[in-house]
Amino acid sequence: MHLEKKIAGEKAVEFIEDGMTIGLGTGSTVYWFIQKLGELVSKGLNVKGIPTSKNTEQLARSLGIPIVSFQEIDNIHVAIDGADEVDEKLNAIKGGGGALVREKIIAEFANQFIIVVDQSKCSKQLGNHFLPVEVTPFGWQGTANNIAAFGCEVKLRQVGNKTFISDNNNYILDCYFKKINDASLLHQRIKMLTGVVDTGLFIDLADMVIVGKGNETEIIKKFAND
Ligand SMILES: O=C(CO)[C@H](O)[C@H](O)COP(=O)(O)O
Repeated sequence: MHLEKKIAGEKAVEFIEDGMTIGLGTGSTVYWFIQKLGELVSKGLNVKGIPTSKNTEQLARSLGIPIVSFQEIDNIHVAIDGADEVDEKLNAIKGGGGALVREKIIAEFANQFIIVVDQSKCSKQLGNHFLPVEVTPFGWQGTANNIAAFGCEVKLRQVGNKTFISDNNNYILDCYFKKINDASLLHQRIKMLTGVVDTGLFIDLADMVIVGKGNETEIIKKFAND
């Protein structure tokens, strides 16, 4: 699994060109992309990165990748990020690392969104992985009850014995559904609840998924299965 993450992440640099502004995802798969990008930058590649989390910003800066903020750009050419689960239509569950809101803002703004995963993340239908939902700390118990009514068990994310706080100073509710029949409808229903900032369902956003399989990668493009 570790090797598959590495080869999937590293493969993504093939889609980078000089002059690009790049959305930098969060997690242990995209980590390998960022490492490789850092190597290319040290050899003279001229790109800028816009990070999806404070952790990623720190990593990218340590590798010498120039960092920009939204105020400084009017375009993101490509965003590269990991995922917790991806289905055959390239819909995804994200937020295992708690960065789903910034990740989605960057994925939606980017001209192209590429997901990098190892093959254990691929499934026919979403629902194997719990669904992270970012919520306001105020009234989170009420929001959790309202989400549970959609048929899941809800757990407030903890790190050790402390509540996990997102980069936006919010909480994450991890929602365990037995299966997700209509991911788009579920996303819309949860997102309608006051107190919900966003869900980890990334519907119709990815243009391409790079899957690490053994020693190789498989590239799946949007609409290839239609
Ligand atoms: O959505 C994410 C962070 O919020 C990650 O991309 C996702 O959890 C996958 O992480 P990893 O590549 O470490 O398995």
